[in-house]
Amino acid sequence: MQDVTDLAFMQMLSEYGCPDYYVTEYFRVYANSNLDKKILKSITCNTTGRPVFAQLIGESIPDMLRIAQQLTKYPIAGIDLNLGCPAPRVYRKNVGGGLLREPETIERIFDALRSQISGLFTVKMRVGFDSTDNFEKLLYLINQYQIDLLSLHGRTVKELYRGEVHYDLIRQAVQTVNCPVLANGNVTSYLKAEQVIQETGAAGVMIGRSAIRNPWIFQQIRDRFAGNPVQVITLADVYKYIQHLFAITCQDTLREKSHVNSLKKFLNFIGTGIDPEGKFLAGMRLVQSKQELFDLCDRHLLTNPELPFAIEPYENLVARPSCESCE
Ligand SMILES: Cc1cc2nc3c(=O)[nH]c(=O)nc-3n(C[C@H](O)[C@H](O)[C@H](O)COP(=O)(O)O)c2cc1C
Repeated sequence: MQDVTDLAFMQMLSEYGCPDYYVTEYFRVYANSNLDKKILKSITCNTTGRPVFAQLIGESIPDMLRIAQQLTKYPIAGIDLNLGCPAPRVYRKNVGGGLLREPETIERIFDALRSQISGLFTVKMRVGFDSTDNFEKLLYLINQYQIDLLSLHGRTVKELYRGEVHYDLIRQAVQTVNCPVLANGNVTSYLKAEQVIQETGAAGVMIGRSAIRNPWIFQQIRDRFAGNPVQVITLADVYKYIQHLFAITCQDTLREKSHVNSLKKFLNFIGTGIDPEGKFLAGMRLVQSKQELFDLCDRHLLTNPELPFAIEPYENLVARPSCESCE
């Protein structure tokens, strides 16, 4: 996830129970683009013990080939192509989710990349741009160009991050394509993961926002599927998690107020599981200093520290849309 899954976040997650695979933030690919050094670090310094796929976003075939070639020198699990980003400033450039309007362009990109990438070539996509008219054609291309793994967010680009996820279309993809499919969209808990796997028949799930809210989710899913007891997360655990986030985002060059503000992109999601009235969320948006932030955390998380953290986010609470603007 852009501005979230950097090296520090990936390494922190691994302390709570890693996902099986990571995907980097996307490398923007265009004429003369270089590999972003910060994103590259999440590959070269990855000590999580889990493989990491390098994600690309772009449309220029020569540049995608050039960047894919450069990336093969690094320890990547494979190259992942982003066909899902719904941010208007991105899709207007005809990259990410914007490409779902043009299956012919996608076909040319698949053709070029597939013949050049000797390792795994995977795709992250949505079910369409503003309709699902191209969906079957897209699935056909996934098969024709022997894509190795499909991560499918069951919404169109225009549906952004809200509303129902079309799990029926994820099921259709599972039944149609020859590669494993990861179901994506609103996999909010280990119980939801179980339900989505049952409903779609997917090989696994991809988790975005709920990994920020609940970094224990991957271990909880693993335990649930193994028939082991699932750890109950308490408000005291969440307090320690916020302290952890504070520590990993600390930089000498960052003023305290900016540091606290930078944490809000995480707190926006964490807050949807703290209290049903959204008081933590509302308070969090106002804090300006470390003292104010941890006073707020003390009030909401340490008054009854043994209370369980909600398994699911509260339905009436939403993170700020600005925190969901990139894919
Ligand atoms: C802040 C943020 C950044 C994201 N960045 C990316 C990205 O760089 N690449 C990508 O494939 N998806 C990205 N996504 C989308 C997620 O991977 C996922 O498809 C989407 O959030 C739906 O899954 P969820 O309900 O588990 O969050 C991003 C999502 C968020 C909220």
